Amino acid sequence: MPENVVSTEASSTPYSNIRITPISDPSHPANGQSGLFANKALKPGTFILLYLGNVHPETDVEAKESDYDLWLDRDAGIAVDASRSGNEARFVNDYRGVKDRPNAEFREVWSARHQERCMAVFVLPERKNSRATKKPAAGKASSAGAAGKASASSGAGAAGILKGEEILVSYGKGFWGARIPDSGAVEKEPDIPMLP
Ligand SMILES: C[S@@+](CC[C@H](N)C(=O)[O-])C[C@H]1O[C@@H](n2cnc3c(N)ncnc32)[C@H](O)[C@@H]1O
Repeated sequence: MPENVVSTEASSTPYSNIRITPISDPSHPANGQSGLFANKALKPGTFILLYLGNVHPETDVEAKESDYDLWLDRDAGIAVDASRSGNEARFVNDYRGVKDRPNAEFREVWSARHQERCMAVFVLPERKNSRATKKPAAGKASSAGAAGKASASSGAGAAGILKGEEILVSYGKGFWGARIPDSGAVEKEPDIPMLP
């Protein structure tokens, strides 16, 4: 049993903490598509939402073409595909070309609502978020203080996700490696759950 249990209340829908938003910013690599944005400040390490879809064996031919397919249990060869049915989480974008780093991550959980193992999206914990642990540059104490105050008043703290900010994960090297084979950057990424 995974250590994270998501209660029925926490996974009640529609999720009020996020919203699906069409992207109309030419500089955004997913311009013309949609993304997932925070409706309120989200604290580091907190649960955002479940990633729901069609649970299938990795041999499923249809899912091989999907851009919404996530490992559920890699050892057992089980994945969850949200291309045909899913929830808001299917709109979470990858951070590349949008921000320097992700602010959220996929984690395995036990869903009390569904009584089964699920994948979920969490705010990146502080220890994994270099934005939170970075020391302010010398002589910048006052601006660092101002920034700290601004995020404290929004409730997210130094890391976390601010109200209105896009929720961005890393799809991992498998996903992008299969789509952009010559991309050297993706090879440095740890192996993460989106299927290639
Ligand atoms: C799981 S979907 C994400 C939701 C998608 N934007 C939508 O509106 O349906 C994955 C697809 O989103 C797009 N996408 C997500 N993050 C991206 C990024 N950083 N750069 C380019 N395309 C991205 C790609 O088309 C990718 O195949």
